[in-house]
This record gives sequence, structure tokens and C-alpha cells, in this order.
Amino acid sequence: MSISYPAPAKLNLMLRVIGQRPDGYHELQTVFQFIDFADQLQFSSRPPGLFSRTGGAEGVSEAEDLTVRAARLLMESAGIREGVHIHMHKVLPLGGGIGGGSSDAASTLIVLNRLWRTGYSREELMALGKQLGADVPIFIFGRSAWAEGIGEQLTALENLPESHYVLVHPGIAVSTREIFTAPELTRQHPPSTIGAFLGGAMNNTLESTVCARYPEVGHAIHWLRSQSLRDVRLTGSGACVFGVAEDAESARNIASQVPPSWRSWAVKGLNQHPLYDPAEH
Ligand SMILES: C[C@@](CO)(OP(=O)(O)O)[C@H](O)COP(=O)(O)OP(=O)(O)OC[C@H]1O[C@@H](n2ccc(N)nc2=O)[C@H](O)[C@@H]1O
Ligand SMILES: Nc1ncnc2c1ncn2[C@@H]1O[C@H](COP(=O)(O)OP(=O)(O)O)[C@@H](O)[C@H]1O
Repeated sequence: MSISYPAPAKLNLMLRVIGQRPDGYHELQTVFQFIDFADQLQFSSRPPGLFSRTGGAEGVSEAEDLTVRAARLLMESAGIREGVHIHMHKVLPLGGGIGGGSSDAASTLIVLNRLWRTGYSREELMALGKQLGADVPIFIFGRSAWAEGIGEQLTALENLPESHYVLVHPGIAVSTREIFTAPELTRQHPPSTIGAFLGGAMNNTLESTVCARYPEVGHAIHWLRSQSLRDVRLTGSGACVFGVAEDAESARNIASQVPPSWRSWAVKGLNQHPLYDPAEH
């Protein structure tokens, strides 16, 4: 039986679009926190150059799977001869704004860097991960963080409350690309600060565009607000929304009552990624 390694989801506790770069990518300010809701990955050795995957997400082929792409990228960039089979127990919904694909890629890089003794530092691994997606570096960084740039300039936030959340997936997938290319999206919000976030400025400026294009997301936000939850908002570019519950029991109760076409989970915030090792640099 090989070891299972977690690839946890993230929430964006706030998100603000403050500009757009010449290459089209948007400059953001966001706060990332991990949650105790995770895909599980197992790795077994294969002859050099052989990469395979079982158990992945529906509709994602082996070749395009971010785990397989991450493993290939690590092998090619390190100039080593390795192969690997990845078995994935996929539970995180696709296109949910909780970073499942990015987290799978990050856990693959972290674990194979150890198993293959590639010797990359955390920063080198983050730079490699960025080639696979804007959200990959935070999972390698491994701690709750304030993020700027396209989400890769990270400042650790040590003491965020590890709240109990109700997370709802309203049964539809939102394309990140579609939201960022929407003509009506406001792209020039004035920059905010860590202090303003800690003082309660927690909104997500993608929310109005997402709700206008995907009314079901707005319905989920209204439904969560009608329960005894605080700070209900969208994570990332959606489609998932979440709110803060009083305690674990209240989160479980509310999560068990969502309308049948939605999926829901009672989850808890984590300020440290389960694969984070402070001894690694
Ligand atoms: C919005 C965020 C916030 O955490 O999360 P998700 O909703 O995806 O989870 C991320 O920045 C998403 O990161 P990620 O999902 O890795 O995005 P990518 O694959 O790099 O980009 C998908 C597409 O979104 C657009 N994009 C993405 C990030 C960004 N800062 N500006 C952009 O304009 C680009 O059009 C790009 O082609
Ligand atoms: N292992 C993977 N898990 C999820 N999605 C993946 C994976 N590999 C590639 N993808 C692609 O990445 C897209 C974004 O996935 P995901 O990270 O789950 O969403 P989001 O960025 O909205 O949180 C998916 O729609 C899928 O096409």
C-alpha cells in the first residue's frame, strides 16, 4: 500500500482586481487560506519517461492532467531520468474556485521533489509551479498568505482564524478565463492593504460579474446569508461560495440542508498546508 498525500483546496478570503498587465493577466490582491478538504494522491515509480495516471477528474485526460504535467515538468527541468504512476482520489469539484487542479499540481511537485531527490528549494519549486497556473505557487508556499501580482508575490499571514466554513458548490462550473475576459469586469479597484482586510474588508470584486453571468451563484450566496453564517462570499472566480459558521456542529447542520441540486461541505480553515515542512527551504 503506497502512502497517500493530500492536495487540499484553498479559499480566497478576499479578492480584489487592481489592474491588468500588458500580457492580459490581471493584477490581484487576495488572501489565501487552505481548508481540510483535499484530493489524495499516490505515487509509484515507473521506468524513465513513463507517466500515467488513474482515478483523475472526469473529462480531464491523462496527458492534460496537471499532476502528469507537473511530473513531466519537474523531470525535464531537473534533467533527470524518472517515470511515475499517479493514482488520484479526486473529490474537489472542477472549476470551483477552490484550486483543486493547482493543488494537485503543487502536491505532485512537492512530493516528487522529495522522492526523486531533485533538490529544488521551495522558491525554485514555486517558480516551476507558476508555469502550470497562477494558483500553483501558494500551495507550495504552504502558509496562509496575502498575495499580490497575479497571486505569486506572497506574504505569510500567521494568525488568521481557522474558522469553520460552510462551502457550497451550486452545481455549475465557472470558467476563470471567461470572468477575467468579461468586458463589464471592473479592473481598476484602488489597492487595499493587509490592515484593511484584517479590519473586515473581505469582499471579492469578481462576485458581481460571476453572479450576473451565473445566477445560481447569486442564489447560493443569498441562501447562505439566510442561514446564521457570517461573511458570505465567492471564492476565486467561483463557482463555490462560502460563509463562516459559529462552530463545527453549526457548519455541519447548515451544510446538510442545502437545496438538492447543490453540493456542500462543512470544512475548517488551515493556516498551514499539510505537506509544509518548515525544515525545507
Ligand atoms: C482567480 C483565482 C484566484 O485564486 O482562482 P480560481 O478561481 O481559478 O481558483 C486565480 O488567480 C486563478 O488562477 P488559475 O486558475 O491558476 O488561473 P490560470 O490557469 O493561470 O488562468 C486562467 C485564465 O484566467 C485569466 N487570469 C488568471 C489569473 C489572473 N491573475 N489574471 C487572469 O487574467 C487568464 O485569462 C487565464 O488564461
Ligand atoms: N488534476 C486536475 N484536477 C482538476 N482540474 C484539472 C486537473 N488537471 C487539469 N485540470 C483542468 O483545470 C481546470 C481548472 O481546475 P480547478 O483547479 O479545479 O478549478 P479552479 O481553478 O476554478 O479552482 C479544470 O477545469 C480542468 O480542465
